[in-house]
Amino acid sequence: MKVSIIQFPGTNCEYDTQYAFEKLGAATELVWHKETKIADDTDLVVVAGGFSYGDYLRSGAIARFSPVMQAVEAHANRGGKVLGICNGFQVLTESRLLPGALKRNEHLHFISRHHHLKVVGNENAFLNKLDKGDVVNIPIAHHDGNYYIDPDGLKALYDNDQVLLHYCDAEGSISNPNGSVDAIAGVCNAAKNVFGLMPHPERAMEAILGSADGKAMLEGFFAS
Ligand SMILES: NC(=O)CC[C@H](N)C(=O)O
Repeated sequence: MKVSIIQFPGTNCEYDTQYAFEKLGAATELVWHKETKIADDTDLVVVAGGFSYGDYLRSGAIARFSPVMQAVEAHANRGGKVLGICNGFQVLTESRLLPGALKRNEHLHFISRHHHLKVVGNENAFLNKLDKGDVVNIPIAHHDGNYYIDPDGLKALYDNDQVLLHYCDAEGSISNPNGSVDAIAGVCNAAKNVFGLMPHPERAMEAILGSADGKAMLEGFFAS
Protein backbone atom coordinates (compact mmCIF):
# COMPACT_ATOMS: atom_id res chain seq x y z
CA MET A 1 0.00 0.00 0.00
CA LYS A 2 1.28 3.45 -0.92
CA VAL A 3 0.31 6.57 1.04
CA SER A 4 0.96 10.14 -0.14
CA ILE A 5 1.05 12.70 2.68
CA ILE A 6 0.43 16.37 1.84
CA GLN A 7 2.53 19.11 3.49
CA PHE A 8 1.61 22.80 3.57
CA PRO A 9 3.62 25.57 5.23
CA GLY A 10 2.55 25.10 8.87
CA THR A 11 1.67 21.39 8.64
CA ASN A 12 3.17 19.68 11.71
CA CYS A 13 1.77 16.13 11.75
CA GLU A 14 3.26 14.80 8.51
CA TYR A 15 6.09 12.84 10.19
CA ASP A 16 3.76 11.29 12.78
CA THR A 17 1.45 10.30 9.92
CA GLN A 18 4.36 8.83 7.97
CA TYR A 19 5.52 6.92 11.09
CA ALA A 20 2.01 5.54 11.70
CA PHE A 21 1.44 4.25 8.16
CA GLU A 22 4.98 2.85 7.84
CA LYS A 23 4.53 1.05 11.16
CA LEU A 24 1.49 -0.63 9.59
CA GLY A 25 3.55 -1.65 6.54
CA ALA A 26 2.78 1.07 3.98
CA ALA A 27 5.26 2.84 1.70
CA THR A 28 4.90 6.61 2.07
CA GLU A 29 5.88 9.79 0.24
CA LEU A 30 5.65 13.40 1.40
CA VAL A 31 4.15 15.76 -1.19
CA TRP A 32 4.88 19.50 -0.88
CA HIS A 33 1.84 21.70 -1.51
CA LYS A 34 3.40 23.35 -4.59
CA GLU A 35 3.41 20.03 -6.46
CA THR A 36 0.74 19.59 -9.11
CA LYS A 37 0.96 15.79 -9.27
CA ILE A 38 0.54 12.94 -6.83
CA ALA A 39 1.94 9.49 -7.74
CA ASP A 40 -0.55 7.66 -9.99
CA ASP A 41 -0.13 4.43 -8.02
CA THR A 42 -0.94 5.96 -4.64
CA ASP A 43 -3.66 4.12 -2.69
CA LEU A 44 -4.38 6.85 -0.16
CA VAL A 45 -3.77 10.59 0.04
CA VAL A 46 -3.56 11.95 3.59
CA VAL A 47 -3.95 15.66 4.23
CA ALA A 48 -2.01 15.85 7.50
CA GLY A 49 -2.75 17.95 10.57
CA GLY A 50 -1.23 21.18 11.78
CA PHE A 51 -1.64 24.89 11.18
CA SER A 52 -1.47 25.41 7.42
CA TYR A 53 -0.70 29.07 6.73
CA GLY A 54 -0.78 29.68 10.48
CA ASP A 55 -4.58 29.20 10.53
CA TYR A 56 -4.83 32.79 9.24
CA LEU A 57 -8.17 33.83 7.74
CA ARG A 58 -9.80 30.51 8.77
CA SER A 59 -8.24 27.08 9.34
CA GLY A 60 -7.68 25.46 5.94
CA ALA A 61 -9.08 28.39 3.95
CA ILE A 62 -5.76 29.36 2.33
CA ALA A 63 -4.33 25.84 1.94
CA ARG A 64 -7.40 24.95 -0.07
CA PHE A 65 -5.99 27.10 -2.91
CA SER A 66 -2.54 25.43 -2.96
CA PRO A 67 -1.63 23.85 -6.34
CA VAL A 68 -1.60 20.30 -4.92
CA MET A 69 -5.29 20.51 -4.03
CA GLN A 70 -6.24 20.18 -7.71
CA ALA A 71 -4.39 16.85 -7.76
CA VAL A 72 -6.08 15.80 -4.50
CA GLU A 73 -9.47 16.67 -5.99
CA ALA A 74 -8.67 14.77 -9.21
CA HIS A 75 -7.61 11.73 -7.14
CA ALA A 76 -10.87 11.89 -5.16
CA ASN A 77 -12.95 12.34 -8.31
CA ARG A 78 -11.33 9.19 -9.78
CA GLY A 79 -12.56 7.32 -6.69
CA GLY A 80 -9.17 7.44 -4.95
CA LYS A 81 -9.16 7.47 -1.16
CA VAL A 82 -8.42 10.66 0.77
CA LEU A 83 -8.12 11.07 4.55
CA GLY A 84 -7.99 14.47 6.25
CA ILE A 85 -6.80 14.52 9.87
CA CYS A 86 -7.57 17.61 11.97
CA ASN A 87 -6.26 20.52 9.88
CA GLY A 88 -6.57 18.12 6.92
CA PHE A 89 -10.28 17.73 7.73
CA GLN A 90 -10.57 21.53 7.79
CA VAL A 91 -8.83 21.77 4.37
CA LEU A 92 -11.19 19.12 2.90
CA THR A 93 -14.34 20.92 4.11
CA GLU A 94 -12.97 24.23 2.78
CA SER A 95 -12.36 22.45 -0.56
CA ARG A 96 -15.95 21.11 -0.50
CA LEU A 97 -14.60 17.56 -0.77
CA LEU A 98 -16.40 16.96 2.53
CA PRO A 99 -19.73 18.40 3.71
CA GLY A 100 -20.04 20.86 6.60
CA ALA A 101 -17.57 23.25 8.21
CA LEU A 102 -15.31 23.45 11.26
CA LYS A 103 -15.93 26.49 13.47
CA ARG A 104 -14.07 27.82 16.52
CA ASN A 105 -14.60 25.59 19.58
CA GLU A 106 -17.72 26.61 21.48
CA HIS A 107 -15.76 27.66 24.61
CA LEU A 108 -13.05 29.34 22.49
CA HIS A 109 -10.22 27.31 24.06
CA PHE A 110 -7.61 25.17 22.35
CA ILE A 111 -8.14 21.57 23.57
CA SER A 112 -5.25 19.09 23.72
CA ARG A 113 -5.98 15.78 25.44
CA HIS A 114 -7.13 12.22 24.86
CA HIS A 115 -10.85 11.83 24.18
CA HIS A 116 -13.06 8.83 23.56
CA LEU A 117 -14.88 8.31 20.27
CA LYS A 118 -17.72 5.99 19.38
CA VAL A 119 -17.82 4.30 15.96
CA VAL A 120 -21.07 5.22 14.20
CA GLY A 121 -20.39 4.15 10.61
CA ASN A 122 -17.99 1.31 9.72
CA GLU A 123 -19.23 0.25 6.29
CA ASN A 124 -16.46 2.14 4.56
CA ALA A 125 -12.77 1.84 3.63
CA PHE A 126 -11.68 3.61 6.83
CA LEU A 127 -13.31 2.09 9.93
CA ASN A 128 -14.08 -1.43 8.68
CA LYS A 129 -11.71 -2.99 11.27
CA LEU A 130 -13.93 -1.67 14.06
CA ASP A 131 -17.52 -2.51 15.01
CA LYS A 132 -20.36 -0.03 15.32
CA GLY A 133 -20.52 1.07 18.95
CA ASP A 134 -16.81 0.41 19.61
CA VAL A 135 -15.19 3.08 21.78
CA VAL A 136 -11.62 4.19 21.02
CA ASN A 137 -9.32 6.56 22.90
CA ILE A 138 -7.62 9.06 20.59
CA PRO A 139 -5.87 12.43 21.15
CA ILE A 140 -7.55 15.67 20.08
CA ALA A 141 -5.67 18.96 19.60
CA HIS A 142 -7.56 21.85 18.03
CA HIS A 143 -9.19 25.23 18.43
CA ASP A 144 -11.42 24.96 15.36
CA GLY A 145 -13.03 21.57 15.81
CA ASN A 146 -16.67 22.60 16.21
CA TYR A 147 -18.31 20.69 13.34
CA TYR A 148 -21.33 22.41 11.81
CA ILE A 149 -23.82 21.29 9.19
CA ASP A 150 -27.39 22.51 8.69
CA PRO A 151 -30.34 20.23 9.67
CA ASP A 152 -31.02 19.03 6.10
CA GLY A 153 -27.33 18.26 5.62
CA LEU A 154 -27.25 16.40 8.95
CA LYS A 155 -30.21 14.26 7.96
CA ALA A 156 -28.55 13.46 4.61
CA LEU A 157 -25.36 12.41 6.43
CA TYR A 158 -27.21 9.95 8.67
CA ASP A 159 -29.44 8.68 5.84
CA ASN A 160 -26.33 7.80 3.80
CA ASP A 161 -24.17 6.45 6.68
CA GLN A 162 -21.70 9.32 6.36
CA VAL A 163 -21.33 10.02 10.08
CA LEU A 164 -18.25 8.04 11.15
CA LEU A 165 -17.55 9.02 14.77
CA HIS A 166 -19.19 10.70 17.77
CA TYR A 167 -17.28 12.15 20.73
CA CYS A 168 -18.15 10.18 23.88
CA ASP A 169 -16.93 9.27 27.36
CA ALA A 170 -15.20 5.99 28.31
CA GLU A 171 -18.60 4.28 28.66
CA GLY A 172 -19.76 5.43 25.24
CA SER A 173 -22.21 8.15 26.36
CA ILE A 174 -22.13 11.35 24.30
CA SER A 175 -19.52 13.80 25.62
CA ASN A 176 -18.99 16.82 23.41
CA PRO A 177 -15.67 18.69 23.89
CA ASN A 178 -16.12 21.48 21.35
CA GLY A 179 -19.81 22.09 20.53
CA SER A 180 -19.93 20.02 17.33
CA VAL A 181 -23.42 19.33 15.93
CA ASP A 182 -24.49 15.94 17.34
CA ALA A 183 -20.97 15.58 18.84
CA ILE A 184 -19.70 14.59 15.38
CA ALA A 185 -15.94 13.94 15.27
CA GLY A 186 -15.64 12.58 11.72
CA VAL A 187 -17.58 12.22 8.46
CA CYS A 188 -17.13 10.94 4.93
CA ASN A 189 -18.41 12.09 1.54
CA ALA A 190 -21.43 10.56 -0.19
CA ALA A 191 -19.24 8.32 -2.38
CA LYS A 192 -17.42 7.07 0.77
CA ASN A 193 -13.90 7.59 -0.54
CA VAL A 194 -13.09 10.87 1.26
CA PHE A 195 -12.83 10.82 5.08
CA GLY A 196 -12.20 13.51 7.66
CA LEU A 197 -11.86 13.58 11.43
CA MET A 198 -10.61 16.06 14.03
CA PRO A 199 -8.94 13.49 16.37
CA HIS A 200 -5.43 12.19 15.60
CA PRO A 201 -5.24 8.38 15.11
CA GLU A 202 -1.60 8.76 14.00
CA ARG A 203 -0.78 9.85 17.59
CA ALA A 204 -2.28 6.69 19.09
CA MET A 205 -0.02 3.96 17.74
CA GLU A 206 1.41 2.45 20.94
CA ALA A 207 0.06 1.91 24.45
CA ILE A 208 3.17 3.36 26.09
CA LEU A 209 2.19 6.76 24.64
CA GLY A 210 -1.37 6.57 25.99
CA SER A 211 -3.26 4.53 23.41
CA ALA A 212 -2.75 2.17 20.47
CA ASP A 213 -6.35 2.56 19.27
CA GLY A 214 -5.27 4.54 16.21
CA LYS A 215 -3.92 1.33 14.68
CA ALA A 216 -7.33 -0.29 14.33
CA MET A 217 -8.63 2.89 12.68
CA LEU A 218 -5.87 3.24 10.10
CA GLU A 219 -5.69 -0.52 9.43
CA GLY A 220 -9.07 -0.28 7.72
CA PHE A 221 -7.36 1.18 4.66
CA PHE A 222 -5.20 -1.95 4.37
CA ALA A 223 -8.23 -4.22 4.23
CA SER A 224 -9.82 -2.71 1.15
N1 LIG B 1 -3.71 19.59 15.28
C1 LIG B 1 -4.17 20.25 14.26
O1 LIG B 1 -4.21 19.79 13.13
C2 LIG B 1 -4.65 21.65 14.55
C3 LIG B 1 -5.88 21.93 13.75
C4 LIG B 1 -6.30 23.36 13.61
N2 LIG B 1 -5.31 24.15 13.03
C5 LIG B 1 -6.96 23.87 14.85
O2 LIG B 1 -6.29 24.22 15.80
O3 LIG B 1 -8.16 23.87 14.88
